[in-house]
Amino acid sequence: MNPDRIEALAETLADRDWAVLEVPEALPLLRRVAGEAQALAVSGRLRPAATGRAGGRRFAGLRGDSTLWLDDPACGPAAGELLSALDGLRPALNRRLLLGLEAVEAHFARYPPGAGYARHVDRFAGDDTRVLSLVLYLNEDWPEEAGGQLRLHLPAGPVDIGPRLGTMTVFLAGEVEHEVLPATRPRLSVAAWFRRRSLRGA
Ligand SMILES: O=C(O)CCC(=O)C(=O)O
Ligand SMILES: [Fe+2]
Repeated sequence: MNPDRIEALAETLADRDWAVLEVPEALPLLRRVAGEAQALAVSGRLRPAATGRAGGRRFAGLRGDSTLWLDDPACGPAAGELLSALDGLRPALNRRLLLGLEAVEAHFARYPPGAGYARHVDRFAGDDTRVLSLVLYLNEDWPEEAGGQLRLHLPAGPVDIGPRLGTMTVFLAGEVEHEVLPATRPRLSVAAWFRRRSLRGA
C-alpha cells in the first residue's frame, strides 16, 4: 500500500470507526494471494471455522466459512508477503492513531455459496486484544447480484461492501457490528486483526 493510502486510512480512522478503500497498487500481490487461496481450497487445506476461543467451543450455524491462517506452513510465498505488508502498516497506524498495535494475524476465508456469518463483533469474551479488523477481498469480477456483501451495522444505518478484488475494509474490532451476507458463488477473502497486549494482565 502506498504512503498516501496509509495516510488516508489513518485520517479516516481518526474520525470514525470504519473505512473502505480501493488499493489498486496491491492488485498484483492480491492476484497471487488469490491464486494461492484457490489452490489451498482445492486441496482441502481450509478448515471449517470456529467462533470464539474459549474451550474450543463451536457455534454451529453462526458462520459457514472455512479458514487457514496465513502463517500456516501450507501457505505460499504470496501469503507471507501479504502478512509482512500488513505488519508494515502497524508503525504508521500506531504513530497516527496511538493504538499500540503489537502484532497482526490473518487468515484466508472461503464462504461456499449460501454461507454467511451472522451479525457479530470481532472481539470475543475473554479476549480484548483485537483492536482493528481489516478485510481484503480476493474475488475478481464480482457482480452485485452475486451477494456476499459485508454489512456494517453503523449508528446511521447499514453500509454494504461488495467483496471485490482490490477493496479493503477496516473497522474497530470491538465496536462495529457486522455480518457477511450469503452469496451465490464462492467468496474468498483475507481477514486480519491488529492486536495489542491484553489489558487483562494475563
Ligand atoms: O469477510 C468479511 O467481509 C468479514 C469476515 C468477518 O467478519 C470475520 O471473519 O470476522
Ligand atoms: Fe467479523
